[in-house]
Amino acid sequence: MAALAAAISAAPAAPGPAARRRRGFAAVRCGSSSVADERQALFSRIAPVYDHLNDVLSLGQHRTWKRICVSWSRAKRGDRVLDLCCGSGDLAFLLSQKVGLDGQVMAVDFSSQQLQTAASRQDQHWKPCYKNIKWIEGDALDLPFADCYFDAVTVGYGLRNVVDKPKAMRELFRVLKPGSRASILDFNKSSSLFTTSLQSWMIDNVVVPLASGYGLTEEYKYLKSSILQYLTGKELEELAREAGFSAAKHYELGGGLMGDLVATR
Ligand SMILES: C/C(=C\Cc1cc(O)c2ccccc2c1O)CCC[C@H](C)CCC[C@H](C)CCCC(C)C
Ligand SMILES: C[S@@+](CC[C@H](N)C(=O)[O-])C[C@H]1O[C@@H](n2cnc3c(N)ncnc32)[C@H](O)[C@@H]1O
Repeated sequence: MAALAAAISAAPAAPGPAARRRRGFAAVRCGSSSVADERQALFSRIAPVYDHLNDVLSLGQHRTWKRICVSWSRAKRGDRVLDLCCGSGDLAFLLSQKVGLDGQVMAVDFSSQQLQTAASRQDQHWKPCYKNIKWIEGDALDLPFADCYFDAVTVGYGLRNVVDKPKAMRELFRVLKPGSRASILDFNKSSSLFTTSLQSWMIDNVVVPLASGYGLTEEYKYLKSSILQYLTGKELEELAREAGFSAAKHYELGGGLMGDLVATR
């Protein structure tokens, strides 16, 4: 399965509306995974309200967790880095400021609508360093990059959503330089009954009812089921080691509601 990633030119300058309309993410997703197609469609449907709901539902805390994820990737000035499952670009923008104009950020997602949102946000909140971002429509399970290509990789709330987690972890390992880190932020599938109950209660009684107001009941109900089917911190550490990482440690964040796996190649 060869996902054809259409690298689109990063915005060398802040393009106007006409340039945005011309910009297309003319990629072709290969593979016949209906589950992956459903996921892609889900994230495309929520793209218009995704950032807003994240801010409201987490009281803005998700931005703190994302800053931690980027910090723990050890991305630094001049690095070439990957933000996988970039969505609307939160981590890509943080990485862009970390690596600066001497560095490069490849931001990959298979939802063109999420990438359109990211490109629009880039234009609306333009910073000179954002010239270093390239938005790429592609599949986490078949990355269009050479082996040992990146100095750091971040995945923000993405691994839980890919249909083949071992394959995605092997791809992360393949494209990282030896000694470099992957920092993988997501919900924590906690062993604590209290934390699991709190997480479920919040989603059932706050998240889904509020999302329903936007006609996205089923999309946000998926959030809960995906967490229940996710891997625990220990299982994520094992998944990373099985993919070849020399070290892997999962750290709980937000009182155990979230977690970040730091894996070193
Ligand atoms: C940024 C966050 C979630 C991103 C996200 C990930 C997914 O897999 C989704 C799947 C389907 C629909 C939406 C998403 C999605 O938004 C985390 C923060 C946003 C959450 C939606 C809020 C979750 C609330 C927490 C359970 C409790 C927050 C406690 C406190 C207010 C800090
Ligand atoms: C919850 S969003 C996370 C977006 C962003 N990283 C953030 O932290 O807000 C998950 C993203 O993963 C993308 N995604 C899921 N499976 C993917 C895959 N196999 N290849 C590329 N992107 C994928 C979805 O399109 C979606 O934009």
